[in-house]
Amino acid sequence: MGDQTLTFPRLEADKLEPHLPPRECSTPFVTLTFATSLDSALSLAPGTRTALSGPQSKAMTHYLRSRHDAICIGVGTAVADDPGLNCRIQGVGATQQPRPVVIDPNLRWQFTRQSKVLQLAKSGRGLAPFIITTTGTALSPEQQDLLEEHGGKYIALDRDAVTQRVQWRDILLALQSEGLHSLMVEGGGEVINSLLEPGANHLIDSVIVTIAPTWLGRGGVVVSPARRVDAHGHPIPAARLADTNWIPLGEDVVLCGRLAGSKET
Ligand SMILES: NC(=O)C1=CN([C@@H]2O[C@H](COP(=O)(O)OP(=O)(O)OC[C@H]3O[C@@H](n4cnc5c(N)ncnc54)[C@H](OP(=O)(O)O)[C@@H]3O)[C@@H](O)[C@H]2O)C=CC1
Ligand SMILES: Nc1nc(O)c(N)c(N[C@@H]2O[C@H](COP(=O)(O)O)[C@@H](O)[C@H]2O)n1
Repeated sequence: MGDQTLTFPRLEADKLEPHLPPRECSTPFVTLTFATSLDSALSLAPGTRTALSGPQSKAMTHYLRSRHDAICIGVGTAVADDPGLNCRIQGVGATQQPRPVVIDPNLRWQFTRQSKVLQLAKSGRGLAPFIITTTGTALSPEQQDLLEEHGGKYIALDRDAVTQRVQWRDILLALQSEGLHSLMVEGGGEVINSLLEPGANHLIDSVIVTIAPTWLGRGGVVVSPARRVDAHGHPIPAARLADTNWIPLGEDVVLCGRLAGSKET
C-alpha cells in the first residue's frame, strides 16, 4: 500500500456502519478483517507482501482503521510486510491514529529506526506499536529504548499452560487496560486461524473481508481454521457468517457479517 492520502465515500461508509464498533464502547469490540483471494489466500507465499485490495477497498480498510482504537497483526506479518499500520484517510489527524499491536511471543521482530511504523510515528503520521510478548522473554534494552523513544512499549503476558500460546482473552484485557476498546485484527494467516478457533471465536464481534477477483495459486498463506468434528467424529464447518451484507467496491466485494452461533444476539 502506498503513502498517498485516501478518501472513502460517505455512501459506502454508511453501509459498513452496522458492522463497526459503536462510537463509545467499554468492552473490547473485535473486528476480524483481511483481504483474500478466491482461493482463500492472504499472500502469494509466507514472508511475501501481496497487494490484493483494489483502490476502493484499500480506502475502506483505512476507513476501518479510523474507526478502531487499535490494529493487530502477528509477528509473521510484521516481518514480511514492514507495515505502516496507520490511517491515511484524508482529515484523520495525529490524535486519531489507531495503535498498532504486534503479537510477538518470542521477540522475532527486529524492528529498527528505519521500520515504517516507527518512521510514521516519528513524523506524527501514526503511533508506535505495543508489542505483546510473553512473561520471562528477555527484552533487548536497545529495542526497548527505541520502542519507548517513539511512544511504544512491550506488554508481557503469560502463556496458556496447555497451548503455550498467549490467550486472546488476555490480549483483549491487556489492551482494554491501556484504554484500547476496539481492535481490528488484520492478520496474518496464523493469527486469523487461531482467532477463528472455537475457544476464541466468541470474542469476534464483526467480520469484514475483502474478496479480490484473483486466484493466487497453491503455496500461499491461507485462511483456513482447524477442522471441527461433531460428537460422532464427523467433520462439520469450522465457522460460518450470519447477517451478511455484500458490498461491491470497484472490482472487489466486501463481505460483512457476524460469526453464526458464537455469541448470543
Ligand atoms: N491480505 C491481507 O489482508 C493480509 C495479508 N497478510 C500476509 O500474511 C502473511 C503472514 O501470515 P503468517 O505467516 O501466518 O504470520 P502471522 O502474522 O499470522 O504471525 C504468526 C505468528 O504470530 C505469533 N502468534 C502469537 N499469538 C498467536 C496466536 N494466538 N495465534 C497464532 N500466532 C500467534 C506466532 O509467533 P511465534 O511463532 O514466534 O510464536 C506466529 O508464528 C504475510 O505474507 C502477510 O503479507 C497479513 C495480514 C493481512
Ligand atoms: N486490506 C488489505 N489488503 C491487502 O491487499 C493487503 N495486502 C493488506 N495487508 C494488511 O495491511 C498491512 C499493510 O498496511 P500498510 O499499508 O503498510 O499500512 C499489512 O501488514 C497487512 O496487515 N490489507
